[in-house]
Formats: sequence, structure tokens, C-alpha cells
Amino acid sequence: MKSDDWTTLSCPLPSQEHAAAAENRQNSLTKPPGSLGILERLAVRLAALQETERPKVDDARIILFAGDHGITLHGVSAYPSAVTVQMLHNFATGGAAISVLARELRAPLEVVDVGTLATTEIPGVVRDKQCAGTRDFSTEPAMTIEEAQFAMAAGRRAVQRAAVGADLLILGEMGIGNTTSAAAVASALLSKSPDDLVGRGTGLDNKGVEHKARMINAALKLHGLGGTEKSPLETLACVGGLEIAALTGAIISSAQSRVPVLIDGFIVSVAALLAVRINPSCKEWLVYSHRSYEQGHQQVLEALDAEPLLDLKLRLGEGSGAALALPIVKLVCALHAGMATFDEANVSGRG
Ligand SMILES: Cc1cc2ncn([C@H]3O[C@H](COP(=O)(O)O)[C@@H](O)[C@H]3O)c2cc1C
Ligand SMILES: O=C(O)c1cccnc1
Repeated sequence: MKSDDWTTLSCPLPSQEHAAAAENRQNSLTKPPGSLGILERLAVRLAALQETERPKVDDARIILFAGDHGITLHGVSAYPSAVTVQMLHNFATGGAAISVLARELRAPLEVVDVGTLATTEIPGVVRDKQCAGTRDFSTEPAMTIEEAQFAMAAGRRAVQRAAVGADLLILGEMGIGNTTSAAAVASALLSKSPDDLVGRGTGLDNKGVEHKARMINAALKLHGLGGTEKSPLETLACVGGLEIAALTGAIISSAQSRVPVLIDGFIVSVAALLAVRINPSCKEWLVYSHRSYEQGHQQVLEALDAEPLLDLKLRLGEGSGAALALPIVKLVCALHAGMATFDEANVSGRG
């Protein structure tokens, strides 16, 4: 695929015909219509995407992208940059939260280093990178456009390798400092003050959060972001991250390949916002797992018209919130396919 396929190659439209059939079925099941709340709409949406009256999510896969961030030089995270690579080893040996969740859910987990500081091969981690981390965006663009596009293409390569043919894809990220990059991208795309979009990340105190917002404010000015002059790709390159670029590419590619994506927390949602700005037709393919504790997430969700399934004050990342929501998505499909209709069960309808 060529790099301009990001925008020109439309994602398939959901099938109206199957949506109507699934909605009919939902309304005939032995429960008051609407009593399963937002889960009913989810069953209908999945039916439309999978082009069937009875969708299923038996085969879910997980891809996690990791990258490091030059902006961590400025104390924007409660943890040191070195944790990103240390966690890559933890993913590979099965000790991270997402490793446990993937095992329990029997969902294959692929971990891809798209730009960490790791200098050697890590067994069990795919290496698909051009750069060892982004540059410090307080003084220069985090990436060149070419570097950002390479990382987006790494996201697409991962989807082609690990997700084509799946019923659903969960995407996760690891990258110390990436709540700063994500908040910077969101502030620029939504033209909102960083004060409203920054959060504690891994656990900053109030002073830390203020400092983080000041760093982002200055960077937006330096790079001329926040107006309409810069494209989403330029915004991503100026203040984003390599794993955020890979997530963006993976989201578009997954939707183009007819695989719905279960979106995780703040960082993956910001990548979803980039993906939707770059290729609006991918929006239909996105399902939102949860509302993160990270301050800016609600505003990003609103901008995406998202209706998240869970609100558990999670603030971990790694795709963990999406993995926790996967059983609900599976059960939504089981209810939709397995419940009896009023006629089948001889239950009286509304009087
Ligand atoms: C041990 C550890 C495991 C993690 N797993 C995900 N994150 C999460 O925290 C980071 C973002 O927060 P900030 O912007 O404050 O650095 C990302 O790596 C994210 O995935 C972790 C963070 C730590 C410390
Ligand atoms: O919501 C998230 O994705 C998140 C929040 C804090 C830290 N890492 C990830």
C-alpha cells in the first residue's frame, strides 16, 4: 500500500440490512426492549460490521506498541524512561497486566517495539523501528513526517501479520511519557487548553500536572499547533509518539480490513481521534471499552461520540481496559444469539 492510502482507501460501510435484522431480533428477545441499555446498540453495531444477524467475538487478538519519548527529559512522568524497555521484558516473560489478561482471555498478544530505547533484540518482542525514541518536542519536532509515516506503517504491518481475519482487535501501548504526548495531540486537534486535557498519568502530583501543562502549552506555541494550519499528520509528528503513530496506522488498517477495534484508554483514544481525522470512514469500526481516570479522556471520548462500556477509574494503559471489557462484548454476542424470542418462549408481549 502507498502512504496516501491512509486517507484515500475508505473503510467498508456497516451493512444497514444486517443492522435492521439484528435490531428486529433484539426487539423480539424475551426482555423489555432497551432493558440491556447500551449493550443492545453494541449487538446491532457488531451485526452491521460483521454483516450477519448474529455477530460473534470468538477470536479476539491483542497488539501492543511500545515507544519512548524525548519529552521525558523534563520530568513529565512519575517514572523514568527506562521503565518502557524494562516493561518490554515483562510483557515478553508474561508478568505484565496485559500478559495475564491475554492468557486468561486466550487472546494472542503481539508486542511490537516501534521506537523504544532498546538496543538489542528482546525475545518475544517484534522489532519494527527506525528510531530509538522521539526527540524532545519542547525544542524540535518529535518526529519527521517520514518517521511518523514509518511508524504508522509499522502499525499496519502488525495488523496484517496478527489481526486480519479476527473478530475483534484490542490495541495497547507502553511508553513512559505518552500521556504528555497524547494530551498535546488532543489539545492541538480539539483546540482546547492543555490545562483541560492533562492528567496525572502514572501518578504526578498537582505541581507535576501544572508543569506538564506548561510544557505542552509552550510546545503548541513553538510548533504553531492548535489552529487549522497543521494537518493531523503534522500534529502527530510535532508532539506525538512512535507508538501513537503505530496505533493510528493500526486503527485505520484494521478498519480497512473489516476488523472492529476495541479502544482502550486515553492514549489509544487519542490515536483513534487522529485516525478519524485522517480517515473519517474508520469511525464506524471503533468500540470504546472504558472511560479512563486520566483527566482529558472524557473530552476525547465526546469528540469521538463514544459511548464507553466501563468506568472503573482505570489508568494503566497496555490495552488492559479493553481486555477487561472483552468478556462483556463476548456476552453481548451470546445474549443476542442465544436468548429466546417472545414467540419461541411463549412469553406475552406488552399489554
Ligand atoms: C510499571 C508501569 C507499567 C505501565 N504499563 C502501562 N503504563 C502506562 O504509563 C505510561 C504513561 O504514563 P506517563 O505519561 O505518566 O508516563 C505509559 O507507558 C502507559 O502505557 C505503565 C507505567 C508504569 C510505570
Ligand atoms: O488511560 C490510559 O490509557 C492511561 C492513563 C494513565 C497512564 N497510562 C495510560
